[in-house]
Amino acid sequence: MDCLFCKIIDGKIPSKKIYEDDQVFAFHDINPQAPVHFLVIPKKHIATLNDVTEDDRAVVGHMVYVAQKLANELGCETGFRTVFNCNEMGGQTVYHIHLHVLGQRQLTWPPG
Ligand SMILES: CCNS(=O)(=O)OC[C@H]1O[C@@H](n2cnc3c(N)ncnc32)[C@H](O)[C@@H]1O
Repeated sequence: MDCLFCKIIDGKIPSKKIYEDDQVFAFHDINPQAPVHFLVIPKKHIATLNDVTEDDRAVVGHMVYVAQKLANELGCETGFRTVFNCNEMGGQTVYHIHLHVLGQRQLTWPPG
């Protein structure tokens, strides 16, 4: 599979891993947009949020749960943002779904 994030999961490309279990993998973003900025990805290759099926509901829920746990462990107890970007207009550039978690700076609304 010629997927950057699948290669990260397989260790073919290095990453700053934060957490891994049988379903998900979490690592620091290479271009952080906040003092804390990491990604939670499923081990299953799912290209975009539009490709999530009924069968994927549990792993997507697990991604959100793990994101929350890690955000609080990494010092974002006062608040953090979670973002899925979907497709071109959503700003997605890596086509393996991932939940962004950003924290430790005051985030504003609306996002850009
Ligand atoms: C523009 C948002 N596009 S995105 O929503 O698709 O997010 C992709 C994210 O992956 C990150 N990224 C790309 N390559 C790596 C890598 N090798 N290790 C860690 N993070 C990476 C980018 O910095 C970006 O925040």
